[in-house]
Amino acid sequence: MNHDSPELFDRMGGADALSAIVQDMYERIFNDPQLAPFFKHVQADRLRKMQYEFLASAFQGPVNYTGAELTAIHHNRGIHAAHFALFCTHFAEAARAHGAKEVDVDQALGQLATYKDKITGDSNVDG
Ligand code: HEM
Repeated sequence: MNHDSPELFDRMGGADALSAIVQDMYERIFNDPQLAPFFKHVQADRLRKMQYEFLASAFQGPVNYTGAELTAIHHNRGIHAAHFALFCTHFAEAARAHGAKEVDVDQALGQLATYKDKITGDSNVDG
């Protein structure tokens, strides 16, 4: 692992590490009683693949995201700020469990925070 690399994707361990983090993150999410109901009818394999692509791309890795636009896919699901915060906590715990450094976890969480309005619809809907 090259800790001098400028890209967050590489600093987090590259493709293998991020795949493992995504897998672990959704295990935590599917076992969280507050989040599990949102994912009841979802194709987990596609979700993990698309989330890997999205995060790899968001963390400046050499990957293109081929999934749905974030606002469209999360719209009208009743996702609120508290759900978003739990989701981010599970991401952070999964990243730490796979050896991510705290400075890199912080940067990743900062990046995720930029998508909050798209996920919760806060920019369109009040409450
Ligand atoms: C920064 C936070 C988040 C990111 C980056 C994110 C990203 C994604 C991505 C990339 C997909 C796959 C889109 C596709 O299949 O084309 C997805 C699907 C989904 N997300 Fe999120 N998500 C986030 C937070 C959340 C939260 C907080 C919830 C609910 C509590 C949620 C619920 C869902 C559900 C239910 C789907 C599946 C939709 C379907 O297949 O019909 N997401 N998300």
